[in-house]
Formats: sequence, structure tokens, C-alpha cells
Amino acid sequence: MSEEIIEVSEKVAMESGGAVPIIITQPDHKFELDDEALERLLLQDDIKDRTVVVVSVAGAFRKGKSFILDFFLRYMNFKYASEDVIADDADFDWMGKDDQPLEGFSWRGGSERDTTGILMWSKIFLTTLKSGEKVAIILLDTQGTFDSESTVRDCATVFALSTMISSIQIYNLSQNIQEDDLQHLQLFTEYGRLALADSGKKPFQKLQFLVRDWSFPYEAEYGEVGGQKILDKRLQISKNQHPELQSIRKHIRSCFTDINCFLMPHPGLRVATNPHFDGRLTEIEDEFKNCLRKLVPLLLAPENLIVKEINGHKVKAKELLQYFQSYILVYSGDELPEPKSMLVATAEANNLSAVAAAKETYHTLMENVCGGAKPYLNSAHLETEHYRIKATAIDQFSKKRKMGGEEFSETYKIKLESDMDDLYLQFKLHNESKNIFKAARTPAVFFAIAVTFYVLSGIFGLFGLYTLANLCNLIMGIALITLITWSYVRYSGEMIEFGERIDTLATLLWETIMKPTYESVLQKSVEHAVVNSTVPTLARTISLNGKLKAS
Ligand SMILES: Nc1nc2c(ncn2[C@@H]2O[C@H](COP(=O)(O)OP(=O)(O)OP(=O)(O)O)[C@@H](O)[C@H]2O)c(=O)[nH]1
Ligand SMILES: [Mg+2]
Repeated sequence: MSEEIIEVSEKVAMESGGAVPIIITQPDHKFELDDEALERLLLQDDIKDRTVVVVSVAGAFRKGKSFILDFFLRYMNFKYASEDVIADDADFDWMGKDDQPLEGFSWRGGSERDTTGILMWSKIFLTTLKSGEKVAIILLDTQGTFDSESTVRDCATVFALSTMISSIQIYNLSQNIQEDDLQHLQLFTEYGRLALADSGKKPFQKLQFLVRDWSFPYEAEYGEVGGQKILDKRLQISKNQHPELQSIRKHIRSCFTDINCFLMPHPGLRVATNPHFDGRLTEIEDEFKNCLRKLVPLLLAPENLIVKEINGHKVKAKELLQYFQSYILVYSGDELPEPKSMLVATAEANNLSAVAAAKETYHTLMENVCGGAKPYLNSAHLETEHYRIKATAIDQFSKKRKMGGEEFSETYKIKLESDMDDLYLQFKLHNESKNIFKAARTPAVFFAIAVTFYVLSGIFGLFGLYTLANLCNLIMGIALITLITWSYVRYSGEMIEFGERIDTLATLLWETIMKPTYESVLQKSVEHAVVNSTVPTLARTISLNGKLKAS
């Protein structure tokens, strides 16, 4: 399609309304923001300077999110057709004609996911609140969580983004509020909170639990009051509760300024199971429609609208664009930790704790062999001990029960081995430092230089070569000053870098000049001694042989 055609069709969609993908899921599980589409929507002249009310619906896939949003749209089109607010008594008509198919955000029956990414309704509704504040109302539909094509990270990103952007987040659930629903909410909101700068305030505004197909009206009646009853029970924190359960509830309460719940009845079997159902009101149970008439104004009537605030600052449409851009940047970078499935996260924790325990064993056993108070150990002996103790630690790691299986723990085993090798290097260095001969190398080198050049200066002086004698004296002086400086650094603990340089220089002098000289002198004297001791013996052997032959 040419760009011109796209623009014309988008213009038409903007007037009558259409779903515009603003966050798009890529096949490689990355999310892309459609800046241009978002700019076209949010930077319209009569919208960009208005504060925004953002309503989003999120939750598991295939649970009627888009379907209910389309009823929200009917209400919006009716109530906010013009800026003048319609009187409340006329509200009863907003649901439309009985045989009118339900249109708007794409919805359908079946078991496969429908909505992907995040969609914004192109028609942004305008109204003026009682306070005189001019607002723009935005509706968002989101990709359902836990479909078989999305990773935990994908689900968390969509949920977190929609929670961060919206002022009213509707958490759409099926049948009940279960503990795993709360756990997922905790995970996703934490993922959202991580991406925000900590302001010390509650980061998000209204959370509306929406329980679909509630089947126990005899326990808690449909609607807001029953919802509140169930919500109070589910989010109750009591003294005897397990700390884990308490922490989930505290977390959720700490994230939202306002939390409500609404119980919806089942819409009838035709809605749930008929593949040809097109959303017409005649096929929906009356109970469901009655509840819809209560739910929708509860969220979207002018007096119930909540203006989006971030850090206590009311957000304008043009600013919302910037927030989208900066949030998507955070989620597409690698700053944030990766949310994992429960099994992977537990397996990781198991393996990490097994690595830590094995490392601790290695450390303790090595300390017993060559720790601080132990004397210097021969390098070869230390290495043997390292291999023995390393094998013990790896054996301990392998025997520990861990979730995730052999293959999963292999990477942790490799990490453990490399960590132990690093620790060994430290133990080795520490052991070396206990070798008093190596520790005394620097003073010995400079002392030897000073003595040698002292003797040389005496000899040159004896032969009247005063220039050379003075040069030798100078070198002796420098060696002595270096020796004194080194002693000062070692004693005072100051100028450590300078001390290290002197050590390096001493090692260099020892390795390149003194050691080779010493070794060659040693070799020559040994050769000399061998020759001296073998020549008389050889002569004696030859003469003895001669005598034997003669006889
Ligand atoms: N049982 C039941 N089914 C519903 C309800 N509301 C809508 N449905 C049906 O659920 C099916 C899915 O509706 P959608 O609105 O497409 O669901 P969704 O949550 O948007 O699904 P995804 O976009 O795939 O995440 C449709 O066949 C609807 O007729 C409800 O309250 N209860
Ligand atoms: Mg949908």
C-alpha cells in the first residue's frame, strides 16, 4: 500500500475511530514503538495540550478484554460525542440497538490469541471536567498474557507498559481472584516499577480488578459491592499469614493509590460458545447487560475519570508521547533484569545457592591448608591441594538436589570451576608473599648493587680512575636511597604505587642481569671443579689400562 493510501485510511479511521497499533511485537520478541502513529494521534492541535485520562484493559489471553472494551467505546461514543456532557438520565440508551453487531477493537471467539502488542483507539474523546479542566480520554487494548507464543518477558513488558501509561488499569480475570493472579500482578508491576525512577510515592493510580463469569452471587453479589467484599478478603493481611503471602499483598497495595473490584456475571453460552455470535445485545444475558450498565459509567462517567499523573504531575497528551518513548527505550535495552518463569527462577536460585555453598567449602578447606596463619607451602604441593579440594567442592555441588536438571546446572558448574580457579590465584599469591626469600628480593637486590658498586669504586680509586669511581659511588648512592625509600613505603604504608614500581624494577634487574650473571658464574665454577676432579682420575685410568695390556 502506498503511503498516501495509508494516510487516507488512517484519516478515515481517526474520524470514525479505529484501533491503531502503537506497540508492535516483532518475531524476535522485541517491541517497537510506532512513533509516527502515536505522534499523529497525540499531537493533534486540539489534543496535545490537554491532560489525559488513559484507560487500559490487561490480563490473560482469551478472556473477553477486547469485547468489553467495545462496550466502553459505545459508551464513549454516546457520552462524549460532543464536549457538552449529556445528562445522566439519558445514559440508559448508550448500549445501542439490540441487533447491532459489536464493533471496535478486534475481538473473536476461538482458542488462539487475537490482540498483539498495545493498540490505541484512534478517536480520542474530549471533555471538560467539572473543575473546568479540559481532558482527552484514551482507550488502550493490550495483548493477553500467557499465550503460547509469548515469553514471560513479553507478557511482563506489555503489562508493565500499559500499567505505567494508564491512569486506570483494568485487570481482567476469569471466575475468581486467585493467588497466581496476584503473583503475576506482583511480578508485572515490579517490572514496571523497576523502569521508573523511585519517587517514594505509589507509582500507579487506579487498579480495577474485573472478575468475569463470577459464579457465586450467593457469596458476593455481582457488581461493585460484592467485588469489594471479595477484594478485601483476597488482599487481607493478617498476623498469622505466611510472610510470602503478606509480601505479595503489601506490594500490590504499595503500587496503586486506589484498588477496586467488580464482579461480572457470565454473559451466556451463546457469547461464550457460538462461533457465529457477532456481539448483538439480544444474545447476551440480561444480568450481564445490567452489570455492564453499572460498570462502564463507574469507570468512564465524567465524575469518575482519573487524570494521568506521573510523580504528582498531571500529564499532557504531548508529554505522554515522550513517556512512551522513554519507557520503550528502557525495555528494549538490557538494563533491566529478565523476568523468568517460576521454574527457571527457582532453578536459578537453587543452582546459585549450591554454587555459593560449594565455594564456601573450597574457601574453608583452602584456608586450612594455606590460610593467613599457615606457613609458606611449596607451590607444587599447593597446586595438588587445590585440585583435591576443587574436586571435593564440585562433588558437593553435583550431589546437592537442584531444580532444572543436569543441563541447566552445567553452566553453573562451569562458573563454579572458574570462580574456584580465581580464588586459587589469590591463595597462590598470598602463599608466595609468605616466602621470605621472595619478600626480601627487593632489599637484597639494591643492597647487592650498593655493595658491588662500593667495591668497584674502591678498585677504580686504587687505580686512579676517579671518574669511574665517582660514577660507581653515584650508582651506590642511588641504590641506597631506593632501598631507604622502599623501607619507608613498607613501614608507613604510604606511596604504595611507588613501592610497587621499586619492586618491579628489582624483579627486572634480578631476572635480566643478576640471575643470568649468577647462573653463568655458577655454571663456570662447576665446570671448572668437574674438570679439575676428572683429569687426574682419567690419567690414572689410562695408565692402569696400559699396564693391564702389557701384562
Ligand atoms: N465466558 C465469557 N466469554 C466472554 C466474555 N466476554 C466475551 N467473551 C467471549 O470470549 C471470546 C474472546 O473475546 P476477546 O474479547 O477477543 O478476548 P481477549 O481477551 O481480547 O483475547 P486476546 O486478544 O486473544 O487476548 C469471544 O468469543 C467472546 O464472545 C465473558 O464475560 N465470559
Ligand atoms: Mg483482545
